[in-house]
This record gives sequence, structure tokens and C-alpha cells, in this order.
Amino acid sequence: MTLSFGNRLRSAMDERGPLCVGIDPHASLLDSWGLPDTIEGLERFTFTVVEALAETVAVFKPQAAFFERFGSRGVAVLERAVADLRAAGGLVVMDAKRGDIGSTMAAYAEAFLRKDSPLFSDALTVSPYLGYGSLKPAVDLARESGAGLFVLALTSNPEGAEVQRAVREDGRTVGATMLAHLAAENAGESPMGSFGAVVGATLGDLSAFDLDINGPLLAPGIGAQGATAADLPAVFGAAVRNVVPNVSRGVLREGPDGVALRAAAERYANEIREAVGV
Ligand SMILES: O=C(O)c1cc(=O)[nH]c(=O)n1[C@@H]1O[C@H](COP(=O)(O)O)[C@@H](O)[C@H]1O
Repeated sequence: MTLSFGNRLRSAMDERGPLCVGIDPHASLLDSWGLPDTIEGLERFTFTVVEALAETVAVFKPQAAFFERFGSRGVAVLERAVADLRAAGGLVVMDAKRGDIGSTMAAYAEAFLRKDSPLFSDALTVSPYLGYGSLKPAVDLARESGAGLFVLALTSNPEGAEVQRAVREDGRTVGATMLAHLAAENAGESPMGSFGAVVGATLGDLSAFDLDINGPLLAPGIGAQGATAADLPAVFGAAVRNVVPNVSRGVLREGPDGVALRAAAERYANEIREAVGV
């Protein structure tokens, strides 16, 4: 029987440390690594990261757009990276931010959450802004496959507030409503459920929101967007134990030297451990 994503994530973070490294092959990063902005450059960049970190980092979040911009050959690199990362014991969160009407959402779910799909990932980022219920096919297939979802709730960018902090007729914000849906999804799961929220580490005091969703909180924003590991307890309060902090450029800009990449990931993982107290 496949263990649930929530179970596997808790074990991976306990064993390897609570860190997600984002694999975001920006053209500017390829350039700073001395690589061309071509499929060969993408491939070299990606597998340098995979070789340096796959055995030691708990979670990886490849950003699909940076691969898709090279067309089918870019997607082939992404497929191989996902397979290699998973074979080395890393968990993969595919950052594709999908969201559509339910019947089309079912096809996105097939692409990333069906066990025999070439792009099968341990979890997928999804946007609930066509209505949380539109995500149901992805929720159902994730459950069946032992995978998870990360639902955009309170994103790290300042523009997110106009949607996520909008107040509904019942007086709750849209973001709080997404958190409540996730809490319902994860009810009764131990050690935690598989349906996570994305909550930016850049957002400051979030005490107005109930972050206790009994599920993981993917927290981008550390490093290049200005947040630090030390900010995590103030932002997340008691929910900090379930936070999966993501660092992309903060680690990647240390390349192309594999030893330097590994040292940067270790440094972030240690800082986060210390801040979170695990
Ligand atoms: O879902 C995400 O991953 C995400 C949500 C969010 O609110 N903010 C955010 O930055 N992200 C992603 O997290 C990564 C952050 O990258 P860095 O700023 O380089 O660490 C990028 O891949 C973003 O697309």
C-alpha cells in the first residue's frame, strides 16, 4: 500500500530537514552559471542540481514553466529530473499551478497525479480561483495515488491580496475560506493530511488566519524575495511545525559548483531547523 503524501512528507522532513529547494532554471541563472539559454544549458543546469542535492534535500519543486519554454525537449528534461529525484528518495512537488473547470481539471490531474503518468509527482500546486470545488478531480486522484496538492491560499506576492483578502458575504476572506476547505480535507489524518496550502513567508503577521489545517504549508519567499528562516515563527505561529519552506534562487545562485549548492541547501536547512525548533 502506498503511504499518503502527508505521511511521506513528514518522514522526509524529519530525516532530511524541513527544506524544499525550487528548481527554477531562469535564463539569468543559466547565464550566471556560464551556460547558454538553450536546451543543453537547461539540461546541464537541471542535472547539476539533481546530482548535488537529490540525496540530501527532502523536497524539490521544479517550476514547470522554465522547462515548458523549451517545448517538448524541455518537458523531457523535466520528466527525467522528476524520475531521478524520486529515485534518490526526494519528494517532488510539481509547480505547475493548474486550475480549471472540473472536467478539464480531471485531465490536469491525470497528467501529474496518475501513478503511471510520465510526469507523476508526489504533489502538484493548484489554483483554487475557479472555486475550490473545481479542484475535486485532483483531490480524488491525489488520494487514490498517495499524492498531495498545494492550494494557493495566501501567496507571497503583493498582488495576491486583492483576491485572497477580499471579504465574502459571510464575512470571511477568500484566503481563509481556502484554508478552511483544506482543514476539512485533512480532518482526522495523522501525522498530517496531504492537502497543503501555499502561504508566503513574506506576509508578516498572519494571526488573523487559522493556519491549523492539519496539513503542510508550502512557504515560498525565503532568500530572493527577502524573507528569512528567522521570520518563520512570527509568520506561522503554532503551525510552524508543518511549514515546508521553499528556497529557489537563494540556493541556485550558488551554482554551478555542486559542493557550493549542497552547502547552501544545508545552510538554509540548518537555519530553518534552528528557527522552527525541530
Ligand atoms: O506556488 C509557489 O510555488 C509559489 C507561490 C507563491 O506564493 N510565491 C512563490 O514565489 N511561489 C514560487 O516559489 C518560487 C520562489 O522562488 P525564489 O523567490 O527564487 O525562492 C517560484 O518558483 C515561485 O513561482
